Amino acid sequence: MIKVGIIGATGYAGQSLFYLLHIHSKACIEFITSHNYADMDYSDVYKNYKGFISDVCIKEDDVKYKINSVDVIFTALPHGKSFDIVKFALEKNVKVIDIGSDFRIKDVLTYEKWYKVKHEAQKYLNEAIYGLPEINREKIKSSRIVANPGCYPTSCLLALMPALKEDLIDKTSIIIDSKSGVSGAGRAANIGTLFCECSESIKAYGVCEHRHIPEIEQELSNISGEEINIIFTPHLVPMIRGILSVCYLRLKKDIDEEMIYKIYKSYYSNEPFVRVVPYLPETRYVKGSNICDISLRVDKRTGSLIIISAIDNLIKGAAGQAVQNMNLMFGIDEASGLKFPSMIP
Ligand SMILES: NC(=O)C1=CN([C@@H]2O[C@H](COP(=O)(O)OP(=O)(O)OC[C@H]3O[C@@H](n4cnc5c(N)ncnc54)[C@H](OP(=O)(O)O)[C@@H]3O)[C@@H](O)[C@H]2O)C=CC1
Ligand SMILES: CC(=O)N[C@@H](CCC(=O)OP(=O)(O)O)C(=O)O
Repeated sequence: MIKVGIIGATGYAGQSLFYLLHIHSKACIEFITSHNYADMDYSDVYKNYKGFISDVCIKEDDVKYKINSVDVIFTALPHGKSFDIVKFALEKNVKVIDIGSDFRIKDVLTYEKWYKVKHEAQKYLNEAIYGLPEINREKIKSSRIVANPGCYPTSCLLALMPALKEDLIDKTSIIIDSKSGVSGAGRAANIGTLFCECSESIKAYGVCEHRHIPEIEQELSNISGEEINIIFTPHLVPMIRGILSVCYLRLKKDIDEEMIYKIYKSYYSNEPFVRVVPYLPETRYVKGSNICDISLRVDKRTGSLIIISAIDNLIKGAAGQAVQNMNLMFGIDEASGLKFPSMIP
């Protein structure tokens, strides 16, 4: 059994992770932490677990007494809050999967500029592998620290990767319009996510300044071997889970839709969690699952390629991808504990 600790188990990402690890046949949860609910039964915080579990949340400070009981910790904390615990775990030879954003951006000045936080674990930045298995599977297998990708970047990178690799598109005109459910903003109290503030309304936010822009640009630039800048606009939509990303691209060559489908299908043919589908993706078809659905259309009139992807922000966009990474790091079937479709409605 893989013994795990969850740091920040009371957040939405942490809860999704607890759920997946609780039903995982090869993982065992040894401890969970909370900032505000320390010493409370987890099933009093999340009552869906009543009668199933007896875990009690511990304080972050008490992790030092428990660290030797685990093989890996997952950190699911607000950005800037994971440095000490990550350093401590790695010094104790415990692997780390950071679901937050503190180890994704490789250039420290870029991190500090976009996150407005000083990076306090710089020596691990280069060692941390960007945990998108569809890009870095082999490196993840032998890593001891994985930076789990952001939810929007997961949906955008999976949508764009084959088109970039095959040099199908003009790299100077990538436009991405993404929409997220409100759980993407986490469970912490925040006026913008109150029911009366965000239901029955849709808004763009973070225009030109969302912190996922440098993350997406970093990975797209690595894929294509040249610096890429994107226009990325996220939107908040009145649903709980899900991300739908629509990428608007200018085709470089005269290539038809059928051929691009072939390229995408072949590119993802061995991927357990990417489905290239003929219909237009909807978040409900991936909700609660680790699947990313991708579809595309060619607009011959304007010479454009439009790629649409859908994920569950808390599963393929966070906890599911983290479990996928754990499976890879510990040499077990990559899809262990994740082989289920979405549940609709
Ligand atoms: N929500 C999503 O869709 C996704 C989130 N992420 C990332 O995962 C991380 C967690 O996000 P999410 O679960 O949504 O956030 P939440 O606000 O729901 O949860 C945050 C967690 O961190 C704990 N916490 C809060 N403040 C501190 C602190 N100062 N020190 C230590 N622990 C603290 C909270 O404890 P308590 O509950 O006790 O207050 C809670 O367990 C973030 O970095 C986020 O960006 C990544 C991908 C998707
Ligand atoms: C709807 C919403 O607010 N979404 C969050 C994205 C959450 C996330 O996954 O971001 P990180 O893991 O990079 O922190 C946001 O826009 O900040």
